[in-house]
Amino acid sequence: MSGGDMAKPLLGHRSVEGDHSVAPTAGRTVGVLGSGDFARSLAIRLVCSGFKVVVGSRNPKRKAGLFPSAAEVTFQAEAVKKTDVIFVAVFREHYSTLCDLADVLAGKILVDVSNNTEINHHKESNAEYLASLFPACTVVKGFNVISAWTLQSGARDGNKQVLICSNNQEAKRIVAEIAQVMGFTPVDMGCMSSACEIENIPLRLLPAWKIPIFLALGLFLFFFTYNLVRQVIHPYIRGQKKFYKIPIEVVNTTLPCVAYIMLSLVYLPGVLAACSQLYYGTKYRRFPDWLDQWLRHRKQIGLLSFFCAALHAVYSLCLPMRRSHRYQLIETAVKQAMEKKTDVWVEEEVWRMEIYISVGIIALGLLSLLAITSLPSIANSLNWREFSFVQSTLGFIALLISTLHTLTYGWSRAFDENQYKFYLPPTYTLTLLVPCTVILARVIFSLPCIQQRLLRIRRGWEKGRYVKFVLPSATGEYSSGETSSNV
Ligand SMILES: Cc1cc2nc3c(=O)[nH]c(=O)nc-3n(C[C@H](O)[C@H](O)[C@H](O)COP(=O)(O)OP(=O)(O)OC[C@H]3O[C@@H](n4cnc5c(N)ncnc54)[C@H](O)[C@@H]3O)c2cc1C
Ligand SMILES: NC(=O)C1=CN([C@@H]2O[C@H](COP(=O)(O)OP(=O)(O)OC[C@H]3O[C@@H](n4cnc5c(N)ncnc54)[C@H](OP(=O)(O)O)[C@@H]3O)[C@@H](O)[C@H]2O)C=CC1
Ligand code: HEM
Ligand SMILES: [Cu+2]
Ligand SMILES: [Fe+3]
Repeated sequence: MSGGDMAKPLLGHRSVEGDHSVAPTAGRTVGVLGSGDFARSLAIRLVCSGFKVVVGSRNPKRKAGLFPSAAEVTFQAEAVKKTDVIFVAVFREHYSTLCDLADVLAGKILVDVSNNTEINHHKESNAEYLASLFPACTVVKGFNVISAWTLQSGARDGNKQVLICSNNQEAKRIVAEIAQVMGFTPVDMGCMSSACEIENIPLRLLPAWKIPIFLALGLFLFFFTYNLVRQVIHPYIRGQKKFYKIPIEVVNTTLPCVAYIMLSLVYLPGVLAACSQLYYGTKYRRFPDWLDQWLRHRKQIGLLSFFCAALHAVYSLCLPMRRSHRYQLIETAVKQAMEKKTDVWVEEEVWRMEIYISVGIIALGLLSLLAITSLPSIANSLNWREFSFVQSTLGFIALLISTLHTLTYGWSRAFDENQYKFYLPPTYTLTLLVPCTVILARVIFSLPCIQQRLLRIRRGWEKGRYVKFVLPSATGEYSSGETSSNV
């Protein structure tokens, strides 16, 4: 057995709970059908939490050695007779082989812990299927969101929630108590129809991140190919081999472009929403679905932007560290020595670099601040105004400063013909398009006349209603509700 270290927090937990709810649960006998990984971990955990455990197996003699000695391992029918609560740690495919037990199972609580291999694989959830096989039993769905590993290693780290649902309140309460004594946090998900949703949870992988990640990958692929053509393929056609540029230089022109465009895509939907509100003269009109989705994915888009920007900063720091860079330095030094040039200092170039690096660092600093405040524990310690100041105002300032960084990096080289390979403009001009549109729109929205109108709309004023109700009374009030009730 895995030892006393996991018993400690559980004992502590029990004493905090007090006697009334836990005492009758803790001494209870709990049954487990099946002797696989999950059954074994569950039995260990239950024993450690003070339960009596009986395991029902088709082959108890062979499996008994796998379980802690405190757990009784016996035949399925024997085990079921000794308890009222039975965890069914068997795959859905084998539920029907349990039908012989229907008589002994009648009237007892069955806990369905099963998972599927793909989302909505079957028409009905596993738990509902189990309930249909054993109509005389009460089925509770739960524990499927916990892995066998979590059960054994203790619920100290990671998510402690166990989602539970059932059509029977009393059965649900008993299973929730068992979960609590085991050190988990039971979450009531309502009646059996939630089982499907609960079964799908372990199959989902970062659902909110899917679209933002594809967006980032798509942008990365586009700019990577674009830069590859400009920095490697173009010289290759002219007979120069520049393939060494791929791992660092091409990546480090691609990453900042992705970071910068993603950052502007965080603030673009807010601008589009404001446009829509201005155009329709109301805030009560639903945004189209795509805009709604976009607004809800801003956090993920922003964090990915921060991720790319952080990588870009590290790549940038490593640029002078490379052997290729050293060779280039020596090469130019030798050339200049042969030409007997001593003064290589170009004041303009020096200033350009000092400025764009400094500005880049400030932008990354602001983005780090945004990323830190998006941690739930920190977000919860700020009030709405503070959070919105960091996210909306400081975030937009980060976009402005990033634009300054890109502009000073590009400098006058954007107008240099040599920078256009195959007529393709350098990426530092291309990436400016979306961000500058966003900035321009925000500047326009901050013009007093437009800002006033936007503010009024966001306080509930509506174009149509204003004309209908308020104009005749000529009070100048824009809150239509108030005005019409005063008349
Ligand atoms: C690194 C990083 C981390 C991020 N983390 C998070 C995060 O944790 N959580 C998160 O939500 N976003 C996060 N974001 C995304 C982004 O910062 C926020 O969505 C930000 O609030 C967007 O600002 P906005 O000004 O474009 O839009 P908004 O703040 O939505 O609104 C624009 C303006 O309109 C006003 N306004 C909007 N709607 C109304 C209304 N109905 N009534 C009255 N006034 C209104 C607002 O006050 C604001 O002045 C993150 C971004 C980055 C880069
Ligand atoms: N492993 C995990 O991390 C998690 C598993 N689960 C769920 O727990 C259940 C069990 O999973 P797991 O323990 O990993 O699976 P295993 O394959 O390790 O164990 C399944 C057990 O089912 C028993 N069984 C009963 N009838 C049959 C039958 N007709 N054919 C084959 N086996 C039968 C067997 O025990 P015996 O031979 O003694 O009768 C067997 O040991 C599944 O529904 C799974 O979705 C849920 C969350 C996490
Ligand atoms: C510590 C912070 C940063 C440092 C040190 C830094 C440094 C650099 C350097 C050295 C370059 C030139 C790359 C090259 O020679 O190919 C560059 C370019 C660039 N950086 Fe940064 N940067 C930082 C932060 C940022 C941030 C936060 C953004 C935007 C979100 C950003 C966006 C860009 C862009 C768009 C380019 C132009 C890439 C191109 O098209 O060539 N940078 N930066
Ligand atoms: Cu133990
Ligand atoms: Fe360089």
